Amino acid sequence: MDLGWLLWTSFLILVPFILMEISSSFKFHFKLVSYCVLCLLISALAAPMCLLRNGGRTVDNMRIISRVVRSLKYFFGIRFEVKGLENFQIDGPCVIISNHQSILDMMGLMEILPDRCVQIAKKELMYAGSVGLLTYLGGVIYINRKRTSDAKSIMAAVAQAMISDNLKVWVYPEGTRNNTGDLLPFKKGAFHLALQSQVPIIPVVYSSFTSFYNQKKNLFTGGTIKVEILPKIDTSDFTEKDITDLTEKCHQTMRQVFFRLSNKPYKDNGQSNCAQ
Ligand SMILES: CCCCCC/C=C\CCCCCCCCCC(=O)SCCNC(=O)CCNC(=O)[C@H](O)C(C)(C)COP(=O)(O)OP(=O)(O)OC[C@H]1O[C@@H](n2cnc3c(N)ncnc32)[C@H](O)[C@@H]1OP(=O)(O)O
Ligand SMILES: CCCCCCCC/C=C\CCCCCCCC(=O)OC[C@@H](O)COP(=O)(O)O
Repeated sequence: MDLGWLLWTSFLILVPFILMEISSSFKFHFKLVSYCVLCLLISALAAPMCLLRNGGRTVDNMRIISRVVRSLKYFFGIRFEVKGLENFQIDGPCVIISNHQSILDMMGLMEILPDRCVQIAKKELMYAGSVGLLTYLGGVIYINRKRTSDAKSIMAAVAQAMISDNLKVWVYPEGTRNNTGDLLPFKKGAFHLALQSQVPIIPVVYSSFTSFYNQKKNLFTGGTIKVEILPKIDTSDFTEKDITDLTEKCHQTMRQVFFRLSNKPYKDNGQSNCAQ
């Protein structure tokens, strides 16, 4: 058989697949860009509302921010099934830890955000245009992940502010976005924070997004996210020397819930769950 003819035939057979791939990649990126544009737009809308209502940077702005951000889910066909909201009903400050899969997490965060709660974020977020401005107005605490000593001293100041200003602090202990269908090992900042300020930890788990959002497969459709707010973990029995045990305990508890909510069989990963 003529080689040229064979190559042409193979090419023609592949054309529909190539077009499908380009179109699914286009659709995925179009939706992702739309999400970012909407974030920028609603942030530009919410920032003046915060300034008019509360005058400047304060955690009180989080009420306005969460109300506005909650509208985003309707644009993307995302539904939330929330369990355990009563576990947020505690007097006083606490550290809230949750898994972090993607930038879509902002919707899940705002869906259940309790009163007087600020988040720890990478400092680069400050420069994300109107989104950055809104995070600033909401009282988000920025850390420089490239300088451990700076991050630690900011966390020490946060430990004091939590008590003096009666704040809840939301930390993503994986320290980065992770959409692998499992949890990454936890960094220890959140646990030092809870011990230094002698407050309980409340774990929050979101089910895996992989069935409706997957960057590698260009998948971004609507879907349901299950959220569970777990009972508080009392830290009064732990001291700084038990930090690894506390981190492991929280990771194990959350990983079990993560697999259950994501309808996946739980397997022990047989490794340390603290980031080294
Ligand atoms: C959708 C619309 C949007 C619209 C806009 C919305 C607007 C507003 C809404 C606001 C919402 C904003 C939410 C933003 C979310 C953003 C999420 C993120 O940015 S995630 C990334 C940043 N977060 C984190 O990194 C938190 C988790 N990381 C940690 O806890 C880390 O430990 C650290 C950052 C504190 C330090 O990290 P690193 O430099 O990598 O160092 P480590 O390896 O973790 O630790 C080294 C050793 O130091 C010990 N350690 C850590 N912390 C402390 C401490 N506070 N005190 C004392 N010692 C500490 C640690 O134990 C290690 O020692 P070892 O001996 O090895 O145990
Ligand atoms: C004038 C400057 C214009 C800048 C334009 C910036 C465009 C960005 C616009 C919208 C983005 C919406 C992002 C919503 C907030 C997402 C917070 C977030 O999820 O941060 C990721 C961080 O947790 C971990 O980062 P890495 O996974 O380690 O990386």
